[in-house]
Amino acid sequence: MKKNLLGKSYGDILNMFEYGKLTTEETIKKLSVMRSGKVAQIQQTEPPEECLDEILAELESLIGLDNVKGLVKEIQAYIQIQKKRRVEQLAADALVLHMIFRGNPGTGKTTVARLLGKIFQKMGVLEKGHLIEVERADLVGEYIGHTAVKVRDQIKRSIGGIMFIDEAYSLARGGEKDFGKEAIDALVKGMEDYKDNLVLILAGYKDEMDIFLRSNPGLKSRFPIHIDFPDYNLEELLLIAERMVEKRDYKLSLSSKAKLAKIISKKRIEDGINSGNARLVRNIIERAIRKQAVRLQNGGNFSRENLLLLSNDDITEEDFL
Ligand SMILES: Nc1ncnc2c1ncn2[C@@H]1O[C@H](COP(=O)(O)OP(=O)(O)OP(=O)(O)O)[C@@H](O)[C@H]1O
Repeated sequence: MKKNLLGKSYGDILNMFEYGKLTTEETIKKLSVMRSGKVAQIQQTEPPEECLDEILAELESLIGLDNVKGLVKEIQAYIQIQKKRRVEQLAADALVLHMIFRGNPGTGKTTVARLLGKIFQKMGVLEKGHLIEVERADLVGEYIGHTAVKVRDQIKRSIGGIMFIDEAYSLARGGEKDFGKEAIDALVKGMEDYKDNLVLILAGYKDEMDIFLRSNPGLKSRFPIHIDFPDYNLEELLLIAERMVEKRDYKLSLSSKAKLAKIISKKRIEDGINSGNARLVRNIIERAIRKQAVRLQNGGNFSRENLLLLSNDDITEEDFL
């Protein structure tokens, strides 16, 4: 596939036109630049561009998260119908897609935000679809005037994509005298100024997010989409582990699966909501892959089966308990 220097394909440009992101003149200009030969072939080092179906398949392959999958279908249908309404010259509203994500660590919030960015770009809702992850320190300054500059910089980086604020309630941490309040006001202004090409996602623990939004009622009404990310149960975490190893071309032996289940169960009892959910699983699997590498190097048997298998010994308990 050919794409221009900004990484857009013909399809992307047409989508942006249909969704009202580009005027007729801008669209014709962009298309003619691409056709005139000022087109960059994808460089060898660049990963091939994913198509919308591939990204949607990646979303579908995530365990659980039926609410997110349903929401994406809804937005996709809405956009398509708005396009058809435009053709018939019927009123077509722009979408407001700012979101609140509530859930414990490791429940997939960042993963979903990254996929949504790519999906919205492919649907022509966002120009670039990248994800900028920010936290309090990136937004709140230390002296008068500093906060406005910081927020403006982060908004600038995020335009065309998604700004994802983890632990968003920490912005309200210092109370009235803190610059956090100024950061919230500047963010609200940015949301308005760039509402057609920027999605803001506020994420964090459910209870803290609820308190934060209750104390900022003006803020809540600007986020029409609320998604809860529940903790995964043991069965789901084991499925996630299987997907993770398959994706990396490894497999778990029966006894290593049993050991993994035991570690996860223990950790959940001990650490509760902070046990790490899918992140705990990823840490254990990544550690197991490194342990397997050392085991194979010491043993010297590099058969295909050995390269594939993560054994009971590779799944280590001590690092995670
Ligand atoms: N439903 C799922 N299916 C498969 N893998 C998942 C799923 N949810 C999360 N993961 C994997 O678990 C890891 C942690 O997920 P992620 O970073 O998205 O969680 P998070 O909610 O953003 O956590 P935090 O709040 O700590 O940043 C990632 O490697 C992700 O790919």
